[in-house]
Amino acid sequence: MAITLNSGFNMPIIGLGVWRMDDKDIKSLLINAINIGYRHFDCAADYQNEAEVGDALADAFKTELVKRKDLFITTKLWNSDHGHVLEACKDSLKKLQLDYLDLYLVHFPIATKHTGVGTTASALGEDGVLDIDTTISLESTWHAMEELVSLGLVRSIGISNYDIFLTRDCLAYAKVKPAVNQIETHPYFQRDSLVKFCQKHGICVTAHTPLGGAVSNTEWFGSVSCLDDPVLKGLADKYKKTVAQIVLRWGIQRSTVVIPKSSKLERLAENFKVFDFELTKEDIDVIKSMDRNHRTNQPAKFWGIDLYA
Ligand SMILES: NC(=O)C1=CN([C@@H]2O[C@H](COP(=O)(O)OP(=O)(O)OC[C@H]3O[C@@H](n4cnc5c(N)ncnc54)[C@H](OP(=O)(O)O)[C@@H]3O)[C@@H](O)[C@H]2O)C=CC1
Repeated sequence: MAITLNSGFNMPIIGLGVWRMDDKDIKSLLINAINIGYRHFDCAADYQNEAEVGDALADAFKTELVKRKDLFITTKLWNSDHGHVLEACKDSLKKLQLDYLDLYLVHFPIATKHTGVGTTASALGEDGVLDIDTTISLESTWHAMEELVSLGLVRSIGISNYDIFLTRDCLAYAKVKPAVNQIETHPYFQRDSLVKFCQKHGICVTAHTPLGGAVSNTEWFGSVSCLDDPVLKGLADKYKKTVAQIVLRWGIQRSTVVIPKSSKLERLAENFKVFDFELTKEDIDVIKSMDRNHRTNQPAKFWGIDLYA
């Protein structure tokens, strides 16, 4: 199943996020994922594993497991690269061993002075606060992203972690509208206004952290996992599905694209088996009532700024 983006290209409604996959496991995880049916992979320069993903993809093409045209590959422009978008995109393409990207996203609506792709911590200045580059506007970054489409390096461009106000601004200055806004959203952090605002303006919402992060973020940002929620467990029993499947199906039924990450083979398969059942309107309402404004992924807080003020 796929969603047609405002660029005219189709994006598979489920993808595999590759953040925090062990480098040594990436090839086997991606090959297994392709065998299961995944055709959409969500990467980022900041995940520092584009080269490993590129090796896995090269292998899949060489062995004719899949053709390039049948995959949808996303990667993201890091905060320190807003001033050199073309070089950053070319660098990602080189590492991924691709000649075009299906989707290139501005990872965060923030430009930092710190050079080089790195972990969030490496973007902090000596005072422990994010080293923001105030000479770069999000508008100039966006126009550089648009240029990538003209050059044929990228099919669709989008934004990530933009709130309603930043998205509205982007729509005002965009010559090429963002095709996607990739944001954190899951049952504990539903962001209905933002999701509806994007969808109303033809921007597809991709749900990052669609399982609520589970345990993946605890050491960085703390986490309460919706996968342990008793009400969701009850729904899982009712549908004879797992909680993860209920949560992903809910994401799909609200027309968001979901990109769960798993480094476990059995979970890759489990997370993909969400097309053989449908949640009733009543059960969707039950999940709707679970929203608790709980953001799992809080890099901006970690960086010492309030990105979402
Ligand atoms: N644009 C942005 O700023 C961001 C984008 N992302 C993207 O979103 C993707 C997913 O986000 P992520 O933070 O990993 O959060 P997820 O919501 O995908 O949760 C991943 C965690 O859930 C566990 N898990 C996966 N499947 C199951 C299952 N069926 N049952 C129980 N536990 C499960 C994983 O463990 P295990 O691996 O052991 O299975 C892992 O700990 C990232 O890989 C990245 O591509 C994420 C954060 C920010």
